[in-house]
Amino acid sequence: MFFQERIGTWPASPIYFVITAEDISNNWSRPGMSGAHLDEWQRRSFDISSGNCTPEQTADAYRAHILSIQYAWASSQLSQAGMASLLRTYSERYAAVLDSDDPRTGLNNYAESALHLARSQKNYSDKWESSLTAESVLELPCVQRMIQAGKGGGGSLVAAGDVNICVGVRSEAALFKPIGPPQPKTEVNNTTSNPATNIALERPRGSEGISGNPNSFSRPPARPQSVFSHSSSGHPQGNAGPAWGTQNNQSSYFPTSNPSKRKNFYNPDGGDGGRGQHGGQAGTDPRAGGNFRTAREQFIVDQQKRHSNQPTRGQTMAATVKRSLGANRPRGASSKFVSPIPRPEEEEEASRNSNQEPQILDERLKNLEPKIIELIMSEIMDHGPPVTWDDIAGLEFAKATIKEIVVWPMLRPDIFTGLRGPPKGILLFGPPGTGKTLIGKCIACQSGATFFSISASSLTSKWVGEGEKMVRALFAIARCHQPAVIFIDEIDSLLSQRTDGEHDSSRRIKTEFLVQLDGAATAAEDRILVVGATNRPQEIDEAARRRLAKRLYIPLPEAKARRQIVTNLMTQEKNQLREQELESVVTAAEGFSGADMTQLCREAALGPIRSIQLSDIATITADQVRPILYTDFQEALKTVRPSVSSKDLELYEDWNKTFGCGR
Ligand SMILES: Nc1ncnc2c1ncn2[C@@H]1O[C@H](COP(=O)(O)OP(=O)(O)OP(=O)(O)O)[C@@H](O)[C@H]1O
Ligand SMILES: [Mg+2]
Repeated sequence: MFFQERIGTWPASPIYFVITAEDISNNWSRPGMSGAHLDEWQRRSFDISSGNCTPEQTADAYRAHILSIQYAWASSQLSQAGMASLLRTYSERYAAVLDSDDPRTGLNNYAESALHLARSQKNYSDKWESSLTAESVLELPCVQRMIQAGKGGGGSLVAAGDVNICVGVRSEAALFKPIGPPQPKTEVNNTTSNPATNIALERPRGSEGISGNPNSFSRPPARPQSVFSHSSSGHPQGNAGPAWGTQNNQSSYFPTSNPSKRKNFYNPDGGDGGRGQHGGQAGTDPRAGGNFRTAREQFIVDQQKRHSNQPTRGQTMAATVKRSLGANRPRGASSKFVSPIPRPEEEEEASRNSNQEPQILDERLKNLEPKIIELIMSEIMDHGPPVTWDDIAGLEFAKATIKEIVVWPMLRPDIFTGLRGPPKGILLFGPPGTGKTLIGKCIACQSGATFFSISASSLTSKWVGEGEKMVRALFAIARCHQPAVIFIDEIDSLLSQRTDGEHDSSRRIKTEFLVQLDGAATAAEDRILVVGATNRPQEIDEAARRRLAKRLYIPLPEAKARRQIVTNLMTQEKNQLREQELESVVTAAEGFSGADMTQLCREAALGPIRSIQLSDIATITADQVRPILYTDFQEALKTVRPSVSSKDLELYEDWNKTFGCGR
């Protein structure tokens, strides 16, 4: 009862009475809502309404009200609607007290204390006095010197060493204008006719630290030109701007916009590049002074060196760099923003360069994108370690056929014409590890042809249409580098049978490849040979199969070939393998592929190492290791197994009988 009576005396608020009628009876008087909370609420409300509170107390009371409302709602003691109404009411009242600048009722956003602090802050600036007056400045030794110099020569009043020296003064001529009586004023104005000239007051000449050296001036006060300061003829104006004493700094600002700099950049070892134009001051460029180069610059120089015997590539690279936007410009907090969007001049230059590229490269490649050419040239052309025909054990028929197709026509193209012309494609098929890739490497080394070793993945691309372009480019480049051999390892992944469900892009790559292989795009006299290798011949598309006219079976090595593999490998190691023992190893290794034989020898070669005591392993010398013995092979034969099953072999044999070209 007492509670309700007191509620009735609260500050007039219709909303509040709605709350008291419903929420208090329904929500606030639930078990758990303590009477202490209600009393507290009421006490604050009476305090507010009494009119005895200071604005701070009123604001605190309203803030406490708001918190209580939020708490009551959060603990489900108050409905959402009730909470919203109460919050609105008390927030408005709280805000009214906070915002009011009436000192009796409002807090003026607590500004009073801040203003009070500011008012009581001690400030001694009124006691500051400059020791420099118009008269005292004139008495300064450096000013006297200038006056004397001005009277004497009438030329420049400032020594070169004083240029750009500044101590806490802005480097502008206007600084000097109000100082000094009329006569010296004229001279001083003469002095400052060069806007780059800043004068140090009482600064010892040549002192280090603050831009004592004109060339070390970190940044001109204003940029005379934009980042691309091209003249109307399209050439950069270079140093046409005011003489800031920082001509080379300017060139370090614009490393890519200055052609002489570029020339220097692409010819780092010789030639004076921009020096001729810049009066030999290029040495002030930090990059020219030391041998420091950024990683990108080093990369370009390396590329240039690598392709120095290919002028076309070098020029292509230069063009590529010219096209890069801002990549070579200095970066830093103070460097000017460089837009990634090319300016009209840049676009013009880029298009000029891109127009030059096809002429530089080859007429036949003019329709191809330079980046694809670059990719094929640099990534696909392969020069591996030397492999000779003798390194390939056995496979006499395959080796003879390949020599007939690849090597001889290269030597005597005049004889191998017409019907004697070599086939355009060879397929090497057989079980894994029998030397197909090895033959490819041998062709690369022994044929004398330009060798392109590609994998299916290098011809596929995530970009639609890019794969076909790669295939076209590959054949076009091969045509330019005739005689050429294109070796495609695991060709089944590129030319597998075309199915209805397969992806459109891979189907298009296959089609393009078949078109190129067929010779529709190649002339009869073109000397391009495609050599494919696979251990899944049955998966190759029938159209591709026809085009790979010479299909050579690369079988498991026979006993003689296995023996040769072991002998070849053992000659490089210390061993005590007798003839008889070697024969037994070869017999025991029936069904092993060339790769299995290599694995067997590796395993046997580890035998002597395994026999070394663990304590000796750290100290033993290489020649103390015992030779490889027959027992090591016996042990190795226990762990190394043939990797080709007889069932798989039957498949290859069958395919060879059906499609192979062997006898
Ligand atoms: N006839 C061989 N003469 C000498 N070494 C061989 C011979 N065949 C295979 N080898 C050895 O086996 C290794 C693997 O051979 P290679 O990569 O040529 O097999 P592959 O036929 O291409 O197998 P895959 O079909 O699995 O690609 C070779 O590096 C070589 O050491
Ligand atoms: Mg292989």
